[in-house]
Amino acid sequence: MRFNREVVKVADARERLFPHIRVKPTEKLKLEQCVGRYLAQEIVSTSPLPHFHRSSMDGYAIRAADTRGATRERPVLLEVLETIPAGSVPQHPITRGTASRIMTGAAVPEGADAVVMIEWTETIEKDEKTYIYIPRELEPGTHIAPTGSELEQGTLLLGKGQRIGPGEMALLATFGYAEVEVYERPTVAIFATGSELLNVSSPLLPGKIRNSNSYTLLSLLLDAGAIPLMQETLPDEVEQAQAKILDALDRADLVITTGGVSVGDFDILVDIFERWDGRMLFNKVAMRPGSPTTVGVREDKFLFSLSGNPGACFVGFELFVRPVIAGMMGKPDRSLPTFTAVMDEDFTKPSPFERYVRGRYEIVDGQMFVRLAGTEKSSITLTIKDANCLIVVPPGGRGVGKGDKVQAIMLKKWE
Ligand SMILES: Nc1nc2c(c(=O)[nH]1)N[C@H]1C(S)=C(S)[C@@H](COP(=O)(O)OP(=O)(O)OC[C@H]3O[C@@H](n4cnc5c(N)ncnc54)[C@H](O)[C@@H]3O)O[C@H]1N2
Ligand code: MOO
Ligand SMILES: [Mg+2]
Repeated sequence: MRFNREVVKVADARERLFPHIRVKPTEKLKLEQCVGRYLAQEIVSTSPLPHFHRSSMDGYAIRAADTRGATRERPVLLEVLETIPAGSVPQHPITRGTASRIMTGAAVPEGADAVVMIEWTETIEKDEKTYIYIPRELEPGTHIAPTGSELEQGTLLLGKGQRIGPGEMALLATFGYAEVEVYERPTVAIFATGSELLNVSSPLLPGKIRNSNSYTLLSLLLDAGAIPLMQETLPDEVEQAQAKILDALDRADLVITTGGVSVGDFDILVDIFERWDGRMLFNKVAMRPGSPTTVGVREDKFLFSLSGNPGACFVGFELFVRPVIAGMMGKPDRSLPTFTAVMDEDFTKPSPFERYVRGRYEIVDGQMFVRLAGTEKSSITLTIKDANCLIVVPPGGRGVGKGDKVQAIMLKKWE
């Protein structure tokens, strides 16, 4: 069993996960708590936008017809009736020969069909009345956003499964959605395994290292919208680790372990999966890094056992865990954010498996280029911070050369 693992392609491994995704129940949240959540309801415009004829400039509301024939030499003279601040209701309709001073965002008074900017006018006072000169003709509609010009009432704006970001928040607020039905966040228990692991606060000891994977995962999970539950580090002791992991599976929606999944004597997850009473979906993937990545499901809950090597742990999360969490939070689409780019350097490391190389993309003269974030090795921690994409290098002895077209997966969309 230990050395006889069926190798599964990345795409097939991902496909094996998806039927087991169970979408979380929904909850009603205050709008300010909805950022990063996925909508469990459709959102329609509850009014036209704008819902009144709105001035888009500080100026004067006028009848465009009154400016006919106006020039610098022969400006038209209009009597000013009132001042209309944003938020108020105009008191006087505009009739021939009149205007009202109006502010950006204010409701345009009846009868007016154009707004002339303040800068274009000259004000005079005469007989306790205010007048303006307008030195040019205006087209009807100038600087007015008519009712419903951005959106009609009843327009479907956002569908179920849409993630809520800045633009979605703006629409929800605009249309009065003070509470929103969204999917709950899954809880995810994180276990680092390995007797070599020290807590972050520990001084270094001979042969031991500090546990970094738990913190990488903590950050990835928060970014993905899940609720991370940091667990104690597990020594390479099968019985104890198994009990802790099974207990966490009862408490959390999903469990992630790192380390102990390869062919070493103390790779305890292999033993745990041998005794696993759930389904093992795969235990070897045709990829580097992270080939020993193993995933099981038990009563519709996933146990993701990612490789211990920091680079492999990171890549395993992006390819397998992130889409599952998004699915549990209501995202319907399982695809990876892939793009095509041109290699900006040679990468000729041979590999029997497809490689997901930590890279950086950059647009130069309208062309997307990618290069390595640094030394590409599963054990390297340094390049995780520098990667903004994963370059997909096909298997084989040749790798890819400078100028070759490659596929890459977008990371860190917030950067
Ligand atoms: N004979 C073979 N040896 C190895 C093979 C193989 O096919 N045959 N595969 C290699 C590959 S590829 C990988 S990837 C690793 C996978 O190892 P494990 O997933 O079993 O992980 P560990 O053995 O526990 O640790 C590997 C490495 O990562 C360090 N580590 C572990 N946990 C953490 C943590 N929480 N924070 C930071 N660093 C961690 C650990 O100390 C090891 O250095 O196996 C290869 N071997
Ligand atoms: O599968 Mo391992 O992560 O390549 O080095
Ligand atoms: Mg190992």
